[in-house]
Amino acid sequence: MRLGKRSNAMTQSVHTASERSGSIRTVSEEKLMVAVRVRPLRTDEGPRIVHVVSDKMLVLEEEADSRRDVLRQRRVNDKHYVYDRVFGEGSTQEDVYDAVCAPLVGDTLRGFAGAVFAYGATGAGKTYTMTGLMSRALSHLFASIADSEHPDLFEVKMSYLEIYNENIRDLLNPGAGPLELRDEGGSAAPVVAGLSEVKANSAAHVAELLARGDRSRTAEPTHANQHSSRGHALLSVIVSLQVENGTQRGRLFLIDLAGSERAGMRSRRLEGAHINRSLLALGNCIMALSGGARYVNYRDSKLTRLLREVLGGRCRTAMVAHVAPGGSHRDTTRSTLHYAQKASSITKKVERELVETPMPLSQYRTVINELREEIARLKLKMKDDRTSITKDFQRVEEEENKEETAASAAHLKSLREAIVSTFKQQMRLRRRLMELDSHLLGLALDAERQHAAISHWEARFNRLYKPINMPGSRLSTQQSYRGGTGLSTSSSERAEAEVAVEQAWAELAAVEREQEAARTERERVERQLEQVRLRGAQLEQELPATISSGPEREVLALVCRVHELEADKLALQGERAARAHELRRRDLALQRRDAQRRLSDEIITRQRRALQEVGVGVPPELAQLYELYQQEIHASTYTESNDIYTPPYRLPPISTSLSELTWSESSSGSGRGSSSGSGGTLTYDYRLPRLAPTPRPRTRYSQASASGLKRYASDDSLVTAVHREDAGAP
Ligand SMILES: Nc1ncnc2c1ncn2[C@@H]1O[C@H](COP(=O)(O)OP(=O)(O)OP(=O)(O)O)[C@@H](O)[C@H]1O
Repeated sequence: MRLGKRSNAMTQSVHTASERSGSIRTVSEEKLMVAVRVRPLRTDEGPRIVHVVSDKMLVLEEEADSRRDVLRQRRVNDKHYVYDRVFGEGSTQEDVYDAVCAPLVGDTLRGFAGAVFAYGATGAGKTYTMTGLMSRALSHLFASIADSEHPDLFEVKMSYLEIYNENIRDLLNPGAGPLELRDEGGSAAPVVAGLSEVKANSAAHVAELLARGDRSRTAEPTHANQHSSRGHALLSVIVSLQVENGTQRGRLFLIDLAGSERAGMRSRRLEGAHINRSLLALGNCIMALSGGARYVNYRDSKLTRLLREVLGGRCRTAMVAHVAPGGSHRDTTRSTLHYAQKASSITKKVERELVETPMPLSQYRTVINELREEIARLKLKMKDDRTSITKDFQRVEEEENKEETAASAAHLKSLREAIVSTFKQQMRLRRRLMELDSHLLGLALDAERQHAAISHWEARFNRLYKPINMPGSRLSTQQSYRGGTGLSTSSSERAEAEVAVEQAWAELAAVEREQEAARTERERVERQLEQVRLRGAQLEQELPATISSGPEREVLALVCRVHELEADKLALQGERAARAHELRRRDLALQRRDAQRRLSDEIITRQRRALQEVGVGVPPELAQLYELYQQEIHASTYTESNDIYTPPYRLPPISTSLSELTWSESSSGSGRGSSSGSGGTLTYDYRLPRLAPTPRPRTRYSQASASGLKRYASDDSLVTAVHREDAGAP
């Protein structure tokens, strides 16, 4: 693999540089690259109607319009399409990678953002292409980093998500609930709150992460594809490089869209509607952008909100449209080719980004205070100097001519250089210290996230886990579990939980090792900074004796000004960092609250069940509290996901199952319960509803294990409801 050159179609233009609040950007204007890939013809899809003419042109055979002009030849109606690249059915994964993706990987290493997205009808070959691109892109990335001069200065992180039924799922942590898409305001890209960002160490590690993510994708058979991806998958890779004045950050997005399908062809209407709606929103954005519209509506779907940066933002983007060559797909093929043609007129501004290193707020305050103290001291020295000049005016007058000797000028020059150099060293070391603190803060959040993931699975399976130390602090999940009389769960779910918990423990161990290394490094830098500070203080001591004339005082004033500007800049960066940190902290707090809430629900539901089993009543106040709690939870759950919790999925009020059971001995067992009727002894349906079903995407439980699908609803009642709906579907 090589770092290919960009296609000619992606024209380079004049570069301008602008500096904005802590980040430096280089801007260039480019066209969106559009490629079309034609997959091999299958026997069941009619005659070939797509013909690849060259590596830039294809022809779509159209049917002759017999009603209007019987004499016209079919060929007259055939349509020629020209793109940046056309890949015929003989093209290899390597061909597509080299032409479309390799240049973007090179860009990512240089601090640009790049994206490839696969578009096309179901079964046209999007996943086939994207799987090839994803693994090659990451191997290429690691190979290039290894070949670079300072591989240790790079860091690669990745996240992988799926949008399914307008819910965002973390494919690297599928156990976590649906994630929120939060707008950051202004032109900033929206953020997926709580999405895990995993540090990738090698191509092998990435392959493992990708395989894990792919296993969690929602896929089902459709008329055109036995293994059809039913959600849009977005892989995001962030490559950070430590440079002298901050961190250069490049990003690569690889997006496998779900395939569009004609309405009415499938039983899963809701799912189909969501896919079509988001693809329609995407099509509208493409149309608006290609027409040069000033306003583009990205808000119609989560997909377009997330792709805003990819489509209209500062990102080099390539689209690979996929078509099947058979006659039975003529309409969808025509529509895909049409969209692809529209997309090829989109022009984008591409930016390279250098983000100055974020630091924790307390550190900003400390550094700013130190700088201000230094400024005050230096200014005092200037005053002292003036006083001393006044006092010793006579002596200065006498020695005036002698003072300007070459020796003293040289000494002053070297002193000034030494002061500036120690100041620079101090700033560099302070920054490094703050970077390390920021890193430690991030690691602490990572560790909390892993703990939360472990707790989630433990709560899900109601097991007690006991970590057992293994060599290299890896923990075996099999051994870490004991006992447990959890919910009845399928063996595939159990296996999934075991893998997820084992991975979480492994990640945790890795985070702890990294924390240890960062602390050691921090101590070393702190010692170094102390030495440089001492040296700076010694140099300052020398100043009053040396400075005696206007020009030298000006030098000192200049040093003060540099210090002042540095302090102001840090104050601004501090505010930004504080905001970012606060948002991260809130995300985590929300996740934890959510986990706590689910645990409470679980506990209450089980307590209710236990009370029913032994026929023990509860006081009316407690029954009322149950009811209140359920109402409260319903209200919030409904608001969070109102298109899933439509009335049929609401649970019956608690009074029909619990308070009636307890306080009316002659209850006939209406609602969910049933009464054995004699002597006030009541037996009730064992499967009481949970108090607070967690909003999850619906999947078909019955097909889950057979087709290797995930059933990620942890909520039995919800899955039951989904069964019912599916059974009734045409
Ligand atoms: N270029 C190709 N060469 C060989 N086989 C291909 C190619 N493209 C696709 N296929 C095969 O065609 C089938 C459908 O492809 P794929 O699953 O990638 O479609 P898709 O567009 O992702 O569909 P969906 O939107 O339903 O997920 C698969 O069996 C895949 O292996």
